[in-house]
Amino acid sequence: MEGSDENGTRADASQVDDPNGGATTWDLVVIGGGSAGSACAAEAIKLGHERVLLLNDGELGGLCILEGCMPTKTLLHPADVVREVGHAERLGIDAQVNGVDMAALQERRARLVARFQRAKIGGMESGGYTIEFGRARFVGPDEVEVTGPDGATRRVRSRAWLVSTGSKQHVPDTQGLGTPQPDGSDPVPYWTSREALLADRVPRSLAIVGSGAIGLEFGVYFAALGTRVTLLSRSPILRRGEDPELSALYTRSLEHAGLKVQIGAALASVTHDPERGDEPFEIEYWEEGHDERFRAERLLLATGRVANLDGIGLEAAGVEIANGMPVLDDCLRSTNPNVFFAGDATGDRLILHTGNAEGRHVARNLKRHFAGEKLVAWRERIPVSALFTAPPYAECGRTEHEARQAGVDVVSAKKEWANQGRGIVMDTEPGTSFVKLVVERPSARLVGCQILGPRADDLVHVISTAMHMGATARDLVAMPWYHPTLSEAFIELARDVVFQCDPIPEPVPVPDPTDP
Ligand SMILES: Cc1cc2nc3c(=O)[nH]c(=O)nc-3n(C[C@H](O)[C@H](O)[C@H](O)COP(=O)(O)OP(=O)(O)OC[C@H]3O[C@@H](n4cnc5c(N)ncnc54)[C@H](O)[C@@H]3O)c2cc1C
Ligand SMILES: NC(=O)c1ccc[n+]([C@@H]2O[C@H](COP(=O)([O-])OP(=O)(O)OC[C@H]3O[C@@H](n4cnc5c(N)ncnc54)[C@H](O)[C@@H]3O)[C@@H](O)[C@H]2O)c1
Repeated sequence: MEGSDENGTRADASQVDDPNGGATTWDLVVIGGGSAGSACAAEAIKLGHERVLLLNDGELGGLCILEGCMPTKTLLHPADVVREVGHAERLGIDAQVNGVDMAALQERRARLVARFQRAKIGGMESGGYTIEFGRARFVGPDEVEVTGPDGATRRVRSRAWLVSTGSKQHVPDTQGLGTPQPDGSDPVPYWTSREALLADRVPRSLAIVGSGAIGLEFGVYFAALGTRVTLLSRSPILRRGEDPELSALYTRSLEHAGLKVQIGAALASVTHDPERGDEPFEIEYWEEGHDERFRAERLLLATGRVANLDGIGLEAAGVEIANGMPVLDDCLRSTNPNVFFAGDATGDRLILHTGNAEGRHVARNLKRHFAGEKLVAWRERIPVSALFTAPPYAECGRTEHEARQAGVDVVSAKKEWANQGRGIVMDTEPGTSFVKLVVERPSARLVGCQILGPRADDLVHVISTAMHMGATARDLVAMPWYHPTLSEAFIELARDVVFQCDPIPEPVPVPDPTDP
């Protein structure tokens, strides 16, 4: 970062366009310096592009570090410890939680965020690209106007652009949410993940609308701290219930973690009246034709995030938007052939590693783009997702249902952690968790894996790695698996699916690693 200070408020504009016309045209200008944008800029430099500018509006660090992945997981860890202590008696340990010091939790969150942010800025500073601060707005197909922190504006031109401006909260069209309440009073003071993250007091009760990652993770966090959590979900939890057994088991795990879960609950209205004392919010919803309502001290909107494209002037750039999402081809290129998108700004799969991979993919296509050659299409080969709940849930590849829908002939095997050696040692309760492997028949090629249970978020990478390497369940059977581990469960599942593919299997040749 050239000449920027700790707060990211000062920058060296020596290479940047002169407002009076002595213009430098950049090869690539990245608008939005979060994870996706900085991944793209760094990759472009590594690939030999010299004239790369990253424009960022405000503090550097990105959503993941400042308000997303890292601070939420920092808070979820102590919540896990609270839950573990709650189970200690079953292991013969006399321990109890006497209280949670929210100020200490928040101090730790702020300290770790500052640490991650420092590391991130350090990496960006050594990335070899130029960083400038300001808000960019397209004023033409190949030109933006940048409003700097001091309010001054200037123009920047480039041969290619990446829009990586992140996402913003989606607010449902319900009276009182962002609009006056039915009695004309002020809109209700709801929380988004930003306010929930900063809570320095444990609310007695919390209503959560939405059962995506944010609703679920904050739900288990506050429930562990002692909040009475009611979570409203319009559709069955997890992939809209396409696997009813999985959805039911996961919902049960949430209830086990202390959440009250209302499935099929459509939000009807929300009011907030300070005269109602401890529970000023009243939430009304429809469930199976009934009108239901309840009160809560706080309301968390977890109704999704959408691409943040406000005020970016995409019309001036000739970029088409449909239903709030940029219209992109399979190379992440918009209807202006020089404008690419990556990260949350695509409006699709708002997940950190996906955004980073998209940013790097755009950088790798740049040389072809400048040479007028055909670009390589973007494809997330093996989607991986994790929910950091209690227990966590993680999946990679396709579910059995998805694979069948796509016309793939698959077989599967499933095991409860409560029946698996290490799972038993770890006191996993029956009926709360499982691991499932899906393979293609007859090749036994790995197609997907779903895990609900301890360390699911890490374990899933065993299978996603194998899938990346094109492995089959027969390869898993041939591998050594240390005993007693959780990952050892995969060998049992692999044997099962291999048997289903081929009941009289050929012996698998095991290479001797000492054989030269
Ligand atoms: C509470 C929460 C928890 C999450 N947890 C996880 C998790 O556990 N795992 C996971 O994979 N994902 C998680 N996510 C999602 C993840 O944080 C995002 O997918 C990722 O951080 C998005 O990165 P990005 O680069 O697309 O956007 P951002 O990091 O938001 O970067 C966008 C940047 O663009 C700048 N900008 C915006 N407009 C302009 C403009 N006009 N000009 C210049 N600059 C501009 C912004 O200031 C910002 O710096 C979580 C999200 C939230 C909200
Ligand atoms: N562990 C992780 O990877 C992680 C953690 C947190 C956030 N994130 C990312 O952040 C993004 C935002 O998370 P999120 O949970 O807000 O979004 P989401 O899109 O995952 O879930 C939104 C939920 O809100 C519901 N909803 C939407 N409108 C509604 C309405 N009018 N009434 C009732 N319910 C409504 C949807 O049915 C859905 O259950 C996600 O895309 C997610 O990928 C990821």
